[in-house]
Amino acid sequence: MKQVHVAVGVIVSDQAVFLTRRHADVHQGGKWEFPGGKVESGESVAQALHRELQEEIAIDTLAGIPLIKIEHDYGDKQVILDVFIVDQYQGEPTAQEGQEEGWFMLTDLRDLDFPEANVKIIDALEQYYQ
Ligand SMILES: Nc1nc2c([nH]c(=O)n2[C@@H]2O[C@H](COP(=O)(O)OP(=O)(O)OP(=O)(O)O)[C@@H](O)[C@H]2O)c(=O)[nH]1
Ligand SMILES: [Mg+2]
Repeated sequence: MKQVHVAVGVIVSDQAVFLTRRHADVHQGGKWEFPGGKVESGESVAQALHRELQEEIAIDTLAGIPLIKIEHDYGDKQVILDVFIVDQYQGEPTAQEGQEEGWFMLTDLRDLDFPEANVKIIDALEQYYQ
């Protein structure tokens, strides 16, 4: 079974979170996601977070606050999501790969269609900001 280590950024500004929607033809396609991607070999998680957020949404991450680490088995794929809150960054988040994008209030995240593993991210966010 393939297991992938993923760096995930929760981009927060004024109680709102920036999300992108996964392209229809990829794993967990069509669902909303926190931007991020696979940690490459020889790279730290922090480096992966910085690189992925540059590539996917064109921001420069100034700091990442560790929020939660989640192991999840989708059946066809096992993921380890290393999730960071990113509330200090330069630039304006903009989807670079043609994905749908948007800002959502923290309190509205529960209603969105996310990959299953993300339920725990949303729980952790509620705790962090309560
Ligand atoms: N980025 C991201 N990935 C997530 C989230 N939740 C979740 O289960 N995943 C899973 O974690 C994996 C992340 O891979 P990815 O597709 O973003 O990786 P990547 O950017 O390096 O993609 P690439 O292989 O096209 O370069 C996918 O299997 C995806 O389904 C999330 O909120 N954000
Ligand atoms: Mg990605």
